[in-house]
Parts: sequence; structure tokens; C-alpha cells
Amino acid sequence: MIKLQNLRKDYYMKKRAVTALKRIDLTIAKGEIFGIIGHSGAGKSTLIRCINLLERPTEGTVEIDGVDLTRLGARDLQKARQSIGMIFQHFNLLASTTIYENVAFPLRLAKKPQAEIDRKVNELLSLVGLTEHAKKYPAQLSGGQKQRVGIARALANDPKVLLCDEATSALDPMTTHSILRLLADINKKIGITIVLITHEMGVIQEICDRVAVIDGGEIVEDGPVAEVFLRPQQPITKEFVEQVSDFELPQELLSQHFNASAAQRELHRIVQVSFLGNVTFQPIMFEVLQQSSVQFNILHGTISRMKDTPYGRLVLELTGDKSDLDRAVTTLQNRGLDVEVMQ
Ligand SMILES: Nc1ncnc2c1ncn2[C@@H]1O[C@H](COP(=O)(O)OP(=O)(O)OP(=O)(O)O)[C@@H](O)[C@H]1O
Repeated sequence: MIKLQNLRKDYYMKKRAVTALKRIDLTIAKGEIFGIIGHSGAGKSTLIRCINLLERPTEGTVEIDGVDLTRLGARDLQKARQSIGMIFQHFNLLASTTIYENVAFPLRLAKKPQAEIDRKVNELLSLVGLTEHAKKYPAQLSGGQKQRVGIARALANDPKVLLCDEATSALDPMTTHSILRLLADINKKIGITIVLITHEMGVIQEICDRVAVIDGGEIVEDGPVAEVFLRPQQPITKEFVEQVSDFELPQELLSQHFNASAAQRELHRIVQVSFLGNVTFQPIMFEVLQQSSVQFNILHGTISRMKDTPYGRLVLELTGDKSDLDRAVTTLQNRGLDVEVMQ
């Protein structure tokens, strides 16, 4: 659906080049919700703006549905852009026209007949839950409602792709949640491909199928959200994952462990067990540990969701013979649990 190949973007300031993106290769499937996460200045905005050529890449290609946008002339590019909607952090609504007219704007630009505009605007306002606000002006709406207008406007021309440029960064957590739910519902209902950029791992966790981590203008890690959460490879990815995992090993436990003799340490393991999907609700772990004569003590536990997938994490202290401990860990892994020995 979306294929970025060997993308590079240089900005020129007083003839000095600033490289904002380099060596970007990404393929995003039809119907996917794809997140791009990075710190400020990493290149997120530049990357998302290259997808609809609001920024023209210095090198590389941008294919949407098999068409390389970088090769299109002005008129064809304008047409191709109609199949790519975009929403923004600060909504970018027209302040002097009504909500109805804001949503109608792209349809008027596309010279649609009034009857079709009426039908489409009403359908979109209903989809985003703003039917009764049609005659108001943007200043009369809350931030969340303004973003709903932005979403309705972005969907007016039935795009195949929706680009979300930090769409929830100006919103409080409750409103963020409701906008993310709306985006997920729209994705499910009409199968639109969604690409979003954010600096918040919570946003990725809530609605994305896959994620790419961008740092210094390069993609440093990417994959299915669950996999990146369970096994983050790069230090920056670990940092982002820590934004949403709220546990650290208690200090007293760590010092106890380090102060113990080597022989005592042999008889203890601190392990982190992660569960994904239906296995989260199965009693596999307790079964295995009971059968392997290993005693366990739960130090920390959490159950949450990654998009629609249940996800759990437990930190356990295991006590037993070295061979029993090794066998217990291997059996847990063989039964499909992700087990990391922390100490
Ligand atoms: N128009 C421009 N002219 C010159 N340099 C730019 C321009 N736009 C962005 N840059 C530079 O390119 C790099 C990437 O910027 P970009 O805005 O894409 O990052 P970002 O990850 O979106 O950051 P933020 O979250 O703060 O918006 C930064 O070093 C930035 O200073």
C-alpha cells in the first residue's frame, strides 16, 4: 500500500544541509495502523509529510498503491493527494466558517454537486458524533471536538490513507483515548490505512498494529507492536517502552541479591514472564511451577492490552535447586511464555 524506499531529506539553511531523514525503507500494508515514534527533532514530521509530498524527498521513492508520487506532475500529484487525508496536532480548521463548511471544504475544492456535499457532510458528522454541532464555529468546540472535525474533513474525499501528525498531542488523556478509539473504529469500519506519528508509547500501545522507532532521521527498529514491546532491541526503544511499564525491581531486593553468596544466588532467580494473547488468561505458569518443585513469590504484576490483544507481565522470585530452576524456565518458554531471567 505505502512503500518508502531509500528516502532521504536534506533541508538547506544558508546553503548548509541539515539531513532530517536518511536510508528510510518502510512498507505499510493496506488496512494497517502504523505508528512512528521518536523524540523531538528525530524526523517524524518530515517523514509523515514526505508520504503525501508536502515535503519533497531529496532522494528515494514514495509509492502509494503502486504509484510513485515523486514522478508525478503537479496535476496528477494533486489528484493522488485526494486519496491521502491528513489530520494535525493543532487541527488547522478554518476559524471563520462553520463546522459544516469546514468538512465541506475539500468537497467544494473537488467541485462536487451540492446534493452530494450535503449527503457526505451529514454522513461524516454523524460518523464523528458531531451532527448537532454543524452550525457552530471551531472556537465554540473543545479540542477533542475540533479534532473530530479534522477527522471528518480528512475523510471527505474517501481517502485510502489517513496521516495523523501528532493528532492527540494537544489533548488530555481522556480525550486522547476517545480520539484513538474513533480512529480505530474508522479503521475497522472502512479499512483505511492509518499512519500516525507520536512521541507517546501509550498511543502506539493503544491502536497500532506495527511501529517504527525513528532516531536521528533513521528507522532504528520496527516490527509488530507486541514484539517491540516484549523484546525492545535498541536503548531508545527500551526508553519508550518504559514510558508505559511502571515497574522497577525494588531496591532492597536487588541489594539482598547482590549481598548473597554465590551459592545462595544459585538457588534464586528473578524472572520476568510476559504473556500475550489468550495465554494471558491460562494458568500455565502456576501449573508448571507447581510441577517443577520450584517455589515462587510474585514481586510485581500487571495486565493490560496492546490494541485488542491482552498482555500481562509478572516479575517472580523463583527458589529451588539449580536444575529445577533451569527446567522450570525452559518449560515455561516451551509452553509459549516469554521468560527473561533478570537476576
Ligand atoms: N523547514 C526546515 N528547515 C530546516 N530544518 C528543518 C526544517 N524542518 C525540520 N528541520 C530539521 O529537521 C530535523 C527533523 O525535524 P522534524 O520536525 O521532522 O522532527 P520531529 O521528530 O517531527 O520533531 P517534533 O516532534 O519536535 O516536531 C530537525 O533537526 C529539524 O530542526
